[in-house]
Amino acid sequence: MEDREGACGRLLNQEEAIAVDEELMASPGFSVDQLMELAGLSVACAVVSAFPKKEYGAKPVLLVCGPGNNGGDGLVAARHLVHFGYEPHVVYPKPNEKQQLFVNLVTQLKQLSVPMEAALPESMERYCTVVDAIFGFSFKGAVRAPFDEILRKISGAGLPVVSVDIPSGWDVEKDDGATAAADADRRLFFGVLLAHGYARVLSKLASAPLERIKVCRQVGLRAAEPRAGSGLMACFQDVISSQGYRGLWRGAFTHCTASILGGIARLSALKTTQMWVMPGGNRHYQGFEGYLRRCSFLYVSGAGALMLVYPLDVAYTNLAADTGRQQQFRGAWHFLRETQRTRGILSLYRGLPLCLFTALPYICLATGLHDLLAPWLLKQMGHRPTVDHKSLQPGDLFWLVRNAAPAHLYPWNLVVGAASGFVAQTVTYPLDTLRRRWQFVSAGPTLKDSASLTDCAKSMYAAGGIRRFYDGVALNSLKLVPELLALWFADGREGDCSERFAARAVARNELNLRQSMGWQLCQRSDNNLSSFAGHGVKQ
Ligand SMILES: NC(=O)C1=CN([C@@H]2O[C@H](COP(=O)(O)OP(=O)(O)OC[C@H]3O[C@@H](n4cnc5c(N)ncnc54)[C@H](OP(=O)(O)O)[C@@H]3O)[C@@H](O)[C@H]2O)[C@@H](O)CC1
Ligand SMILES: [K+]
Repeated sequence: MEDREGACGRLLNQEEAIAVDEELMASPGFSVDQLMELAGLSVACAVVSAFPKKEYGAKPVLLVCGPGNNGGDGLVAARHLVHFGYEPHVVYPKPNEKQQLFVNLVTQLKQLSVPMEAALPESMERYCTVVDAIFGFSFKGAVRAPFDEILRKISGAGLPVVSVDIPSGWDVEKDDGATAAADADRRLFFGVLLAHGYARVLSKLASAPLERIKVCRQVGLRAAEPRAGSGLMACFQDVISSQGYRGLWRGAFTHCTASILGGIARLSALKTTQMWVMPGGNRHYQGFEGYLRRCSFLYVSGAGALMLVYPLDVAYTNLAADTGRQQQFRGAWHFLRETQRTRGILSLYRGLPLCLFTALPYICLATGLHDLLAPWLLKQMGHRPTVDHKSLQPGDLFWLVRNAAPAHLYPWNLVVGAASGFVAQTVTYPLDTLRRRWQFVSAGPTLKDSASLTDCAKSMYAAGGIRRFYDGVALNSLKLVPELLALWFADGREGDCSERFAARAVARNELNLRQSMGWQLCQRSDNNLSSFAGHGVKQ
């Protein structure tokens, strides 16, 4: 069978799952009662770990139990939850009165005064989660009444659903879960993409004038007629007098396009490299190992995206630095075509190795600072957002998807992101200047003749010492202001936008049902059973 869980283990098909149960009962002689007790205990333990008592203990847990053994697991879980200090409420629409095992389980719950109803409560708002113990892995066909209505209500309740074994109503043989998971995944992916794209375009447009003048400074352009006062102001006035106010946005379209295409490529690569660099869906990488792995997948995905859009970056540099009244290039396409024709395709990749090199310290610094600042700031700000599943505020629910990793706190997430990005980009700024200068292939005769990158660096150093490499750094820092404002305006919070999409997916029971809680539980109970009985479910 296809390995769908990477390093975590393997999912069983219906036949195999039944065979494991039968094997456990045949030769080691486990009884159904024993196995059910273990399964129910595993479910209760998983609920306790996903919904810690400190945070959720005040809210009751709703367990909906079906007529078969899956329902039995739910009844056992309810009993253990009482002992763990929770308040379980059981919905048991079709009690199995023929088998003593089930009669006993019901009696045990009654003796513990666990409320038990035949129908779902009108409103489910007050529960912290719904445990779906309706049908298990042997389910087939269409769901019959009353469970069809019950499943619909559970799905629409907006509560996280903990599925015992599998989400009920899912025929594991017909649909291996990959389709539904892929659907949810795809929607989330495009949602994230849209949110990022929108925020990015706005922030790039807002900071375009500063970015353009910064690039002019980096490539070494000075105002044609230096005026008294700031050299920067003279640069602005120069561009405005020769190309008008709109000229300040010259190249912004190319810059945005590169950013959007890069973003799409980066996110697509992230999806792949994350699995590759951080195998094991449920495994949390902590400390230095987590940091290294995160840096490497950010780097690999960033590098992949960079290679794709790099010619656009070169085009942007040259468009931005094209300040004359008579513009040398009509636009990015014109530049790319002309340069490719006159200087060869490789000149569109000038400085790519340097750019790839710069990305490394940038990512390590930004990620490291973010990791240091974020928990500290969260602590300063005092609390992790409380989860109100009904109101779906951005940032609230995402931690559920990420298995209770701390959600970030708006607007402090913006501050943390901006601060770590600011430090990283300031530290690596000289390399950025060198790249921009080296990308300036359309330079005039006095500028273009550096034979190599080292020569280029030397001539820059000769022209202005180390300060030459910091030309435009003030503008670079200033850029943060319009960028942050634009992100804010975009309801921005790049991250939070995507979190909102994730939160919606959680509310639709897509992610948590299939990917997070359902799978986790499925694995947990299987693993518990197998480790107890020495069976090799986990490979
Ligand atoms: N095997 C073991 O020893 C152990 C198994 N364990 C657990 O048991 C789970 C498998 O248990 P299972 O085989 O009893 O199946 P399960 O899904 O709970 O209920 C089936 C019942 O549902 C009903 N029903 C069926 N189709 C329907 C439909 N379309 N629409 C509506 N109703 C439908 C039908 O009942 P009926 O309606 O005929 O009364 C049928 O009898 C497994 O996932 C694991 O969690 C653990 O406890 C460890 C020990
Ligand atoms: K279930």
